[in-house]
Amino acid sequence: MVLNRYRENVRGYLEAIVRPLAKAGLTPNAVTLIGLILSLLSAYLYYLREPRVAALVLLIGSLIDALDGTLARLTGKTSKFGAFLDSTFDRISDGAVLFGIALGSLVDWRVAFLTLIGSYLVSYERCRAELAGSGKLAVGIAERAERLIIMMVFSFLGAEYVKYGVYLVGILAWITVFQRFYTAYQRLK
Ligand SMILES: CC(C)CCC[C@@H](C)CCC[C@@H](C)CCC[C@@H](C)CCOC[C@@H](COP(=O)(O)OP(=O)(O)OC[C@H]1O[C@@H](n2ccc(N)nc2=O)[C@H](O)[C@@H]1O)OCC[C@H](C)CCC[C@H](C)CCC[C@H](C)CCCC(C)C
Ligand SMILES: O=P([O-])([O-])O[C@@H]1[C@@H](O)[C@H](O)[C@@H](O)[C@H](O)[C@@H]1O
Ligand SMILES: [Mg+2]
Ligand SMILES: [Mg+2]
Repeated sequence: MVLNRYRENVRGYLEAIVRPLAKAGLTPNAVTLIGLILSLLSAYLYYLREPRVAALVLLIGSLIDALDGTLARLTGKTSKFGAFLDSTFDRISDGAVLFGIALGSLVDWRVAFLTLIGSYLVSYERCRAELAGSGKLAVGIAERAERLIIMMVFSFLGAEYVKYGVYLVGILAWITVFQRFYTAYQRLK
């Protein structure tokens, strides 16, 4: 909710990055795929217990996640399939990163599992409520941008801090689950 508000502030920078990509003929879906590959690489680096490099790669992957939509809008190539692809790859990325963190024993796998359920529920609630006619349900304390930035900040602190990032993301994600549930109830009842 908080970071989403800054989308407009960074739009100019993102468009500047995207223009050469558009000239090179890169399609939005190709950019989405590159973002996913970087997220998978980040997950692998977490598995190797290299959280700082993993966070850097995840940051670049997340920036690319902002570039695909920017490219699509700038070139008039937005598509329903592109939106579906973007959201689906986000879920693969979220799952892979937590899987890598758990496999690398950076956090207890049960905590990673609960955090993953919370994160997925947050996204699912938005998708399902919007389908039911709630209007945009981009509400809550920990949307994806917040969850990613928390993970990156704790990862940059070092391997022994990653678990605290996962705890925090898990707690905030579950708070967001209840916030979205309540908002959906108010709008759809
Ligand atoms: C000076 C320059 C050299 C550098 C300038 C850098 C700046 C530009 C920095 C900006 C970075 C920031 C944007 C990226 C990092 C944020 C990240 C951590 C969070 C991830 O956010 C996701 C991102 C994108 O979300 P979506 O995928 O939902 O959105 P879009 O892709 O735009 O649109 C989807 C939409 O597009 C269509 N579409 C898409 C794909 C496709 N194939 N076809 C399509 O048609 C379709 O219609 C889809 O529905 O969110 C971006 C916005 C974000 C919320 C803004 C955050 C601002 C914040 C202040 C940034 C701080 C970042 C900071 C660098 C982090 C430092 C952390 C460190 C300390 C660890
Ligand atoms: O809902 P949430 O987990 O904060 O985050 C999500 C957005 O950040 C993302 O860009 C979109 O593609 C997802 O489908 C989802 O809605
Ligand atoms: Mg995107
Ligand atoms: Mg995305």
